[in-house]
Amino acid sequence: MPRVVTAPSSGVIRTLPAGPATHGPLGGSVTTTPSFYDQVGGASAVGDVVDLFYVRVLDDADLKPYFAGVDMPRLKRHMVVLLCSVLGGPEPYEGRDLAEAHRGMGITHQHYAKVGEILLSVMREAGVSEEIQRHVVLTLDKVESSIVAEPIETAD
Ligand code: HEM
Repeated sequence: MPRVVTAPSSGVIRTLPAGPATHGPLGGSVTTTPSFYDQVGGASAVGDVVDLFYVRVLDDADLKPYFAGVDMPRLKRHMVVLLCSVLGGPEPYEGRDLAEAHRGMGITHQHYAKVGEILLSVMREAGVSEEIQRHVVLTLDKVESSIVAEPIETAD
């Protein structure tokens, strides 16, 4: 499984794909598991997920105001590449880091959870496996503190 490393304060996501080895130690080919990115169908499948994701986000009366005046084609491009890299794809993310991109928006935990649930439901509908959904849930948990403007409650 790709390991996702987040720098807690900056919200920068770096994905270190576990990168299935294509050759055994002696050079012979071995059976490999495709990356999550390949399993979901690559960038074009991720693009379809992201398109539907933003349709649903903008359809939600609570979420829509956050996106007033936003350059949506640019946002979609950045989201596609980010999601691809989280899944172990080759495209390097070139958007702003997440903390910087969401600073000053006053995003609440509740709205964050709603956006995450929309992303997951679109992925489920697209037939994405439970293993990949779990990976996305873990990633969403890791980046939440960079995006939400209020302290996150921890169970301790
Ligand atoms: C769930 C996890 C989230 C991820 C992975 C994510 C990802 C992104 C990315 C990649 C960008 C583009 C950054 C850039 O401009 O380079 C962005 C921008 C933006 N996000 Fe998010 N986001 C998330 C949650 C949210 C939530 C919960 C809201 C509001 C409810 C939100 C509202 C926005 C807005 C309005 C922008 C545009 C900012 C601008 O262009 O000035 N995001 N997000």
